[in-house]
Amino acid sequence: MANQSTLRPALSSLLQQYIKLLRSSPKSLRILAATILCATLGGLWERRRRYRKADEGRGRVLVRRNSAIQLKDGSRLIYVPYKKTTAKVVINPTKSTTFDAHRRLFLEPPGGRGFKSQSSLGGGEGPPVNTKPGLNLAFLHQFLSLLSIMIPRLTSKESFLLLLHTFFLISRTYLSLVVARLDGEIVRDLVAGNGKAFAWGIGKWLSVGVPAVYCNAMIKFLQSKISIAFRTRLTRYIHDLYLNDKQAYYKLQNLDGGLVGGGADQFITSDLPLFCDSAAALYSSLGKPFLDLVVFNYQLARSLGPLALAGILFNYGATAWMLKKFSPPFGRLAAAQGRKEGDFRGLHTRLIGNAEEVAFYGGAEMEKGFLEKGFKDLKQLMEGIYSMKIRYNMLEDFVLKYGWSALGYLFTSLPVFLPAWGGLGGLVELAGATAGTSRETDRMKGFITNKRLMLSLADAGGRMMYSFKDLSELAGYTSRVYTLVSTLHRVHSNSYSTPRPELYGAADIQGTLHKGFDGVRLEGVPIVAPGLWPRGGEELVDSLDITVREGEHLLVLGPNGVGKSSISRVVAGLWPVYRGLVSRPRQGGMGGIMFLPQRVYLAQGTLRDQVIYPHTEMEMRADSRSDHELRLILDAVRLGYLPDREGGWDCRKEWKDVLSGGEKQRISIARLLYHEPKYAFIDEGTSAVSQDVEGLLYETAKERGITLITISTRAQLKKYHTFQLQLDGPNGGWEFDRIGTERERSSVENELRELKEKVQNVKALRERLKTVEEDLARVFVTGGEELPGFEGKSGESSGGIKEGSVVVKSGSGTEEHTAEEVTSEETKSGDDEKVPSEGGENKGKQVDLENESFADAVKKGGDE
Ligand SMILES: Nc1ncnc2c1ncn2[C@@H]1O[C@H](COP(=O)(O)OP(=O)(O)OP(=O)(O)O)[C@@H](O)[C@H]1O
Repeated sequence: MANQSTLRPALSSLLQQYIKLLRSSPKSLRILAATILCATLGGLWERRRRYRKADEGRGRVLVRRNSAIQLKDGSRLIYVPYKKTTAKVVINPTKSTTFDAHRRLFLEPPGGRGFKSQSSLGGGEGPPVNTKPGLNLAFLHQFLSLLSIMIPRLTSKESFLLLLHTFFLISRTYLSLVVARLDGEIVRDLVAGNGKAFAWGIGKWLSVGVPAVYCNAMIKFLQSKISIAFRTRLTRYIHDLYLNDKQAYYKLQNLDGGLVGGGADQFITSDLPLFCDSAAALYSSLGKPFLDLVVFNYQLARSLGPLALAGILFNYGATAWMLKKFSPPFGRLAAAQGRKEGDFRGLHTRLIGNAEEVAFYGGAEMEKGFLEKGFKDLKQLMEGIYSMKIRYNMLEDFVLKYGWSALGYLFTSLPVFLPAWGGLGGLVELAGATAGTSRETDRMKGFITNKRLMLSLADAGGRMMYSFKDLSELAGYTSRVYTLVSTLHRVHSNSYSTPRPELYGAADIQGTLHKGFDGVRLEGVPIVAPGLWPRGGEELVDSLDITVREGEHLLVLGPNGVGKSSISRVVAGLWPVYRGLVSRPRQGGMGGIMFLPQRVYLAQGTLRDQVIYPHTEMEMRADSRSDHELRLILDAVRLGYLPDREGGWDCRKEWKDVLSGGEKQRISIARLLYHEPKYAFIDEGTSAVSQDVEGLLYETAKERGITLITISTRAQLKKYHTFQLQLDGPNGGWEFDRIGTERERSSVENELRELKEKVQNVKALRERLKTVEEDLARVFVTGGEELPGFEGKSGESSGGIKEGSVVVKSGSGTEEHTAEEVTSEETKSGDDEKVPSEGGENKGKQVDLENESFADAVKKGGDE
């Protein structure tokens, strides 16, 4: 609009000059000039049309592909669907200098009342996470800090919107004054029976209505615009802090304990909009009544005199004091409600994310229990808040509606009953008393005008008082959003301090992560599972020293939970390097380093997006990579059928549900082949892939020059690697060795020898079994009689003894057992792999040793 208005005079003067020139030229020249003008305008119009069409086409393609365009200054151009076409949006990244400048505001709040609790976090370096939300100094600081993000410059769009909003607010106050006066006039004319003036008054009333409703609509519209503008600024700022190479989105959950009550999602998607709505509403709910108060008070002071003004001001003071005194802590309650809402939402998100697993286990009842408990907590808190509000609302209503109205009648009656103290109204009364003309009608006009002013004033005052509550709630939302931003700043700049330094705490990071090394090297680096700040972490692997150079493929072996994946977390920079030095290549992707996590992540988007992740299609095209190349990669990982099966590269699905476990792992290897890094950590990357394909995947990756660092529990992967790192378990021990060395061969040979010995032992046991079976024929039952028909034959039933039974002599008498019973008893009483030693631990039970050997032998035989 502004551009149009400045261009218009220039354009019209140009057109006038042109017409003047045409008039003074010969006819042929005029025709020629007109033709040139038409051709130029036509050309321009056609160009614009073509550009728009091309832009629309580009927008549609980019929207379909979920992609964007990177501009030269680092900003991103994205297209969003708008009506039937697309709209362009340019997103400028927040500059690092802006973050630096804001760090002071968010990490070092000033001391003083309202900030006292943060001192426990270490000399003011931590954000005041424990400061109670409320109308205090902390709120002012937090709000102003956030305001510096929401309105970064005086010349920004938000300032313009606020200015426009102010204009409409002033206009509405002015119109309220006009309406009050008009009201008085209309009633006066009605009482005086002046029909013509009355009709004229109605006409004026209606014509004032048009701008008044426009003003009201614009005020609401601009309030929403301001809210969305604030939200846009804050959301982009938070996203820039949250998603960058500092991996705050990971560290926030795993290292930092600052976001109490809900994950960042709840803060960003729920608390942030509430804060922005509340902040935008506050401007009109505080700004407009404040303006009204000033203007109406001035008017009333003029017409009702100083006594009324003093009364009104005293009334405000008393009301404000009373409401503040009896108001519940709305700010704290709003923050607590936000937390509970976050918990409840988190439970639902968790269920959605793990629906298949829960369904397999049939865990609906259990999950329902969690959800119901979450909701019950929320419900209880909300019921508590509502019941707290009852008393406050009663008080508020009585004071603001009835108390203020009664006082209003008193004040407006001052010119009538105390004309000497009644300001202009009083003077009119005194003059009317002497003149004796139309006294009632003037009195009526004065009363109606003053009453309307008083009503507006009561309304304005009421809104000011109500906005105490809004202000308290805003304090709650402000505290939530401020906590999020300050926590992000803390993670971003790694500024931690603790009252007492914990070993391996966030404030005890002394190691270095050096990026720019051709290889992967850890020198004296303990692998520590970090505890949530301010606690310390737990050492998993003792000071590790390994180096992996190009072509030296490493296999990291060890039992579950020993800390294998944690090594990749430390190298990736997700977990801190508490001591020593970690060196790795600088960049991820081509020529750098890549990490394939244990659980394959499938992003939202097209099939192409899955293969090229974390690249976007924009980056893929910029690198001149084609869909044909992607097809070859899928062929290499034996997934060449996917594009046809799923409906092409641009097809979008919920990929985590569509692909099988093995297919997901192969997609992950496809990503590796697409990015072709020089070094790659593969964490159990082929556990679900069939063995023939597994070998092929390893060989393909190696052929492409990728040095593999594989994390696995399976020793059979050794054949694809040069070195191995064996992690030993609870003591944090480790052993780094070349695969296939003399030492390793001899250790394998030793193992082989041991196994052979065990097999030999089995043979001996068999023979023993035979002997025992023969001996069985000579076993005596109670009474010592030799059983008939038991001479050397095994497995034959005879007399009272069942087939395969053993007769055991014990202190309490002789018992009959089946072979299985004896075996299971043996298993219970000791290690069933052991060859029983004569007179061993079963002595106390006085079990016949021969029978014991038999049971063991039967078990061994069965195992064989
Ligand atoms: N984010 C985390 N915060 C704290 N401790 C963690 C975290 N992630 C894992 N741990 C702990 O670190 C230890 C090692 O985990 P890690 O994932 O490295 O095991 P792993 O050797 O790879 O086991 P697996 O073979 O089962 O994958 C485990 O005890 C685990 O509980």
